[in-house]
Amino acid sequence: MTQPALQVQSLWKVFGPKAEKLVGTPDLELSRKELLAKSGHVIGVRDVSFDVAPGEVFVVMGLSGSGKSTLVRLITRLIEPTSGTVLLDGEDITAMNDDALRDIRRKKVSMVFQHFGLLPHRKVIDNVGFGLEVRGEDKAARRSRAQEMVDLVGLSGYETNYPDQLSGGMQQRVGLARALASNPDILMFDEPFSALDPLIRRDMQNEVVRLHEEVGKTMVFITHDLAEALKLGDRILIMRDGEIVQIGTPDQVVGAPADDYVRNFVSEVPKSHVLTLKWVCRPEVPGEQVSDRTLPSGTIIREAARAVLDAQGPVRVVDDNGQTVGIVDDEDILRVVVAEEESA
Ligand SMILES: Nc1ncnc2c1ncn2[C@@H]1O[C@H](COP(=O)(O)OP(=O)(O)OP(=O)(O)O)[C@@H](O)[C@H]1O
Repeated sequence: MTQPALQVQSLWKVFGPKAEKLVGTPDLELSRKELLAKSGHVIGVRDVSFDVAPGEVFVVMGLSGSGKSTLVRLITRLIEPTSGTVLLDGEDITAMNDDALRDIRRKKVSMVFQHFGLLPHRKVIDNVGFGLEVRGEDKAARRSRAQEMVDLVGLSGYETNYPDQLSGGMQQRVGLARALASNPDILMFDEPFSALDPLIRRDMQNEVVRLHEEVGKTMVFITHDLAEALKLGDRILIMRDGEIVQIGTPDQVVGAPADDYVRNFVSEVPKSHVLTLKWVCRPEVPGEQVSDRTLPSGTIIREAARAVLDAQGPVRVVDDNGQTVGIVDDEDILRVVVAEEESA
């Protein structure tokens, strides 16, 4: 088995005067209000564990105050965990001294924030190369790497502009280029597109999908927007009150929500855009006339609709090994699409 890019194990963050003493005590079971009144503590992250595979896009989603930002800051130790461990590529971040940690932040992890954090008096190219400069790389090498990144994010021609001469979307492209310049193992995004207009936001999401296809980096992406989570995530972690409510692929989260909180989130999602044939196929009835068409079980329902409707009879649904997992016919498809129209 390949080693996870990131392992988070039993991670806790308690804010307040005697946070360390609180872990393992019954006070952790108190409601947020009771705990605050009794001892002045707030639980930001509660016993969170998950692994992220190399090259995976892992989205953390939840409403405001659910603990997303705290979690992403704990992973890079921008804030100190109260307890638990974080392993990056097998290395224990939580046990590292400041020098080792600085090294990790310079070389292995890059962050992209909502507020781009660009240096206003530096040109685009120098913002992109900034991390390399801090790392002590010589001017020619960092210029050439920075130019490569500027080209990669579609900003060729803007190298000598200053950040305030660029639109919000373009500034965030500079942020992306800067994050990629140091060739990190993992990219962390903390609500990077929340301040952008919806259309620009969609462009930037497409940009992340494209960049991920090109550079294949492991990404941890924080958002409060379900559509963004479903679009970008290989898997989605849904948080509430600092806790994990569900971890799953987009189709698992939409097809089998863990509880009412998640059900509520996904109730507006057009199911045919997210669910795959695996979710609607059924066993073959003996003697049934099945067409000779087959479709992979991972095909999104909407993309399969035309083929199923055109086929003469039900279509066989097969897994990656070519084994039949069930069949679908017109009705199975229409049931999902019609339900969607009715709820719209
Ligand atoms: N420094 C702090 N001191 C006390 N409580 C804090 C601190 N930082 C965060 N919290 C609390 O921890 C909880 C989680 O906050 P966090 O900012 O991580 O949530 P979030 O999901 O990122 O929300 P948002 O999207 O609004 O940033 C909240 O209840 C918050 O009030």
